[in-house]
Amino acid sequence: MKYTGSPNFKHNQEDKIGVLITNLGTPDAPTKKALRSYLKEFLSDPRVVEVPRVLWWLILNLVILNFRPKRSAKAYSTVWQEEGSPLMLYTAKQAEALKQKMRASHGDKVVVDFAMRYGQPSISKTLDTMLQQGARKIVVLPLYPQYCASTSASTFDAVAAEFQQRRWIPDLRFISQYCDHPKYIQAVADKIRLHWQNHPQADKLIFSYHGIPARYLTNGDPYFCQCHKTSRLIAENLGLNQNQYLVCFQSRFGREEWLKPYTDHTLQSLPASGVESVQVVCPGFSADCLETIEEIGIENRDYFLEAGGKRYEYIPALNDDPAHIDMMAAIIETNLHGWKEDADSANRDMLAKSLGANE
Ligand SMILES: C=CC1=C(C)c2cc3[nH]c(cc4nc(cc5[nH]c(cc1n2)c(C)c5CCC(=O)O)C(CCC(=O)O)=C4C)c(C)c3C=C
Ligand SMILES: [Fe+2]
Ligand SMILES: [Fe+2]
Repeated sequence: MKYTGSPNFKHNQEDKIGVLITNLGTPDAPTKKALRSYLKEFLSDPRVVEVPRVLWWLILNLVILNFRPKRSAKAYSTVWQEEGSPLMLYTAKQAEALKQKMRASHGDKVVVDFAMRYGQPSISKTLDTMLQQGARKIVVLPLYPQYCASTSASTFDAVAAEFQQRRWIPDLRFISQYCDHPKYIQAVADKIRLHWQNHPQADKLIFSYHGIPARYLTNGDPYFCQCHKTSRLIAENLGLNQNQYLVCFQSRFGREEWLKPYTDHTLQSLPASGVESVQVVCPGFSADCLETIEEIGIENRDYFLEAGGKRYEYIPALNDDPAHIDMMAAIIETNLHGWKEDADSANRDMLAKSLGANE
């Protein structure tokens, strides 16, 4: 059979609304073996590496997968917690908190879950579970505030790939970005303010975002502009002028040019221009992960201090802060408009019919 049916479908079951939050995904363990399989899946995605497939297959399999897993496993082992990878732990906590919040306002009409673009729990399996729970309308919220084809569109591809194999497609809403959502801007600004309550404001606030190859920007990806917009809005909220903050890009991969300025080069050069203290915030990461805890928290701290900097602080991601969960719920509520009312009236009809049938 080409298209999967709905084997467990029952008539007269209440239609539910599904809410799926997603993130990138992480290896199963900080080991060379687990890293090899994670990196193979991640770096084989044509949305991530836009290089002719045959050429990239050779580079990935003959070079990268022979060297990178060992190096990355070492980096992951510095951030790994007893219960697992920070990205997984925070995303699971976010989903649980969001579930409680949505349940408080919608009861069991809404089912909430999380999935990862690479590795487990997969988007395919989680959507399947949601459909089996009766979700006929689904909102997908990838936890990437700034749209990027490598992340947001890749998530869309995975959702679409799942439905391409199905017979009965639900109503679907996909949130492509929320880089300027007032609750997102407020939550990050408040997190910075909270940090300032316990630490004096530094000479510069550094906004560091994950980079992408520069040619993705010139080919039309809005990511760079959205990162700048987010930073400007947070800076305005905090009352900072243009000399008090900088926007830069981290986590380069490969040899080609990526978005500039580079975070590491910037931090290495700032002390020479008289900047003695920095506070670094990474608003593009909705959960702390390898790239924030290790790369920003450890590696770049060393660069700054070795170059003569005196004080370096990393301001954590929003993770499962209540303000972050409120923001997710607000974005989802906006995207439930029309749906909740539909579900209510359909379920009322169904109830009326079944009551009628009993008379
Ligand atoms: C937040 C948005 C992200 C963008 C944009 C992004 C682009 C991108 N990433 C790579 C290569 C790697 N990224 C890696 C880790 C990683 N990347 C993001 C997010 C974005 N990536 C996160 C949240 C993480 C951390 C995951 C975790 O488990 O904690 C890695 C793996 C680590 C390593 O080996 O260094 C690679 C590789 C490319 C090529 C790319 C854009 C095109
Ligand atoms: Fe990445
Ligand atoms: Fe990194």
